[in-house]
This record gives sequence, structure tokens and C-alpha cells, in this order.
Amino acid sequence: MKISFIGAGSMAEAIIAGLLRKNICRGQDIFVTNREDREKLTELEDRFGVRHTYDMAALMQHSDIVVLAVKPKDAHSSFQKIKPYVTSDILFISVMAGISISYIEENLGESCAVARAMPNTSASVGKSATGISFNPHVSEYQQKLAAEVFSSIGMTAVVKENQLDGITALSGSGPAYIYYIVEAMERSAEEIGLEADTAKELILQTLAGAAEMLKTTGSEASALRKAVTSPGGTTEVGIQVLQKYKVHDAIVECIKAAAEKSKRLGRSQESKHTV
Ligand SMILES: NC(=O)C1=CN([C@@H]2O[C@H](COP(=O)(O)OP(=O)(O)OC[C@H]3O[C@@H](n4cnc5c(N)ncnc54)[C@H](O)[C@@H]3O)[C@@H](O)[C@H]2O)C=CC1
Ligand SMILES: O=C(O)[C@@H]1CCC=N1
Repeated sequence: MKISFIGAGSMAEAIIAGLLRKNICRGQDIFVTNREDREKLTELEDRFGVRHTYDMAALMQHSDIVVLAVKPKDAHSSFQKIKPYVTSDILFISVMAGISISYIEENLGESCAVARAMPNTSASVGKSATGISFNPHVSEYQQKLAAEVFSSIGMTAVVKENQLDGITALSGSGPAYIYYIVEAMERSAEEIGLEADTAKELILQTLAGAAEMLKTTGSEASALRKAVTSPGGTTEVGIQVLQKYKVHDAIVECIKAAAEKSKRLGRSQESKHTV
């Protein structure tokens, strides 16, 4: 499979790492390009054995799949660059938050094969949770190619496009919320006098263990929480503090706000650049 990346930032890098680790393609079958940072492209070339180019005709000719991995605000400028070289046999996979399939079709051509995906940065360790949606021009073969790409970086759920703003908020941004909680756990460990390295190991194992329990026991999160919470014990006091600070509601509001932002990101780009 020959695959190119328009945009060579954290998300492109995470997907490339997965593709190569799982031998989905060879480094020489991957082209990367960005706006102007040649140094970054050379670094990727050295690290992964991928090729880089600013020649869009060559990049597009080479590609079965073109991954659109620029920030949503740069979507339009990246479309302008590649539009002259679009052909009907290329599968475009956008990982851009908020950018709709119809906007991509408007810019690249109504009959283009387009997938809109929302992975997360855990892709770089093969643990992404990815939602993906296809337009009707994506053939079964191309759907298989896309499944190969995303299964190399973790699990994938095929969904209706209207689910993707929610998925962006839930699992696209999700790792950041978990890291935010870990930052707070690390600070509390310091404040209660634990040794930093030991605390870090304990936190990581606690996270991994809780994830494994959720995955393998089939029990609901609330039931697992209750099993930890001994009446009159320590957890009960801790949870009472979380309730006092309305942490549950804050997380619900956080994810709803992120989903709204994903919708707004798409709308603002689309209204700025009517074709
Ligand atoms: N970082 C994350 O956790 C996730 C990001 N995404 C999405 O992935 C996309 C990329 O995000 P990051 O990799 O974090 O961004 P980034 O800022 O690390 O990388 C963006 C890349 O796009 C390039 N670029 C900008 N304009 C360009 C143009 N006109 N032509 C060619 N290249 C251009 C930049 O030079 C840079 O290499 C975003 O749309 C984001 O919504 C999706 C899932 C998770
Ligand atoms: O923050 C963002 O906009 C991107 C999309 C999901 C994760 N990062």
C-alpha cells in the first residue's frame, strides 16, 4: 500500500509509527509533506525511512491513500495544493477534527472517495481508539485498506458521520483528560509525601489495572467503583470530595463542550471558504 501524509505533525507521526511497526507498508512507500518545515521532514525520513517531497504531483501520483493531517484551519490551503492532482482512484482519509466529508468533497471533487476518521495519539503505541466513516464512493477494497491502516494503530469503530464530533470529544481528545487526571494524581502524591518514581509506577499500574478490569470483567464502571468503596473507608471519603467539587458533572460538561467545538471548527472553516 502506498500512502502519503499531507501534514507531518503528531498525528501523522503516530500513524506512521503504527504502519511501520505492523509492517502494513514499507518506509519507502510512505511520502510525507508539510507546509515548510523541511528539517522536520528530514527528521521523519531519518527516523522512519519514509520519503518527503514538496512536489504534490509526484506525491499524489504515488498514492493509494492520502491522509489529510493538517489542522482544521489549514484544511482549505492543503486542498488547494492537492486539488489539481486528484484522481478517482485515490482514497482520501481525513483525520481533521470537525471537517465534514461534504466539505472535502466540495473542495476535492464530488466523486472523490473520502473517509473521515478520528484516531487519538495512542496510535503511536498501537492503542488508538478510532471512529471512521466513509462516503459512498469508497469501494469495499478501499474500506479494507482503511481498516488495515487503522487496525495497525489500535481498534476501529465504523460509525455514521454524525457521530464523529462526539467521538472527537470522547476518544480523540480523551487521552488528554486522562493525562490531566494523572497530573493531579502526581501532584497529590507529592503533597502527601510519596516518592515520585514509586508514585508514578503505582499510578500507571492503577490506570492499566482499572482499564483491564473494565475490559475483561464485563462489569459496569459504577459496580467496579462500588467494589472499591468500603463503607466507612478511605475511598468513600475521596469520592465525597469529588462529588463536592462536582467532578462527574465537570467531565460531562467537558466532553459536551469539546463536541460542540468540533462542530464549530467544521462550520467556521466551511463558512470562511465557500467554494
Ligand atoms: N493531536 C491529536 O491528538 C489529534 C489530532 N487530530 C487531528 O489531526 C490533525 C493534525 O493534528 P496534529 O498532528 O496534532 O497537528 P500538528 O500541528 O502537529 O501538525 C500539522 C501539520 O500540518 C502541516 N501543514 C499545515 N498547513 C499545511 C499545508 N497547507 N500543506 C501541507 N501541510 C500543512 C504543518 O506543517 C504540520 O506538519 C488536526 O486536524 C487534528 O484535529 C485527530 C486526532 C487526534
Ligand atoms: O484538540 C484537537 O482539536 C484534536 C482533535 C482531537 C484531539 N486533538
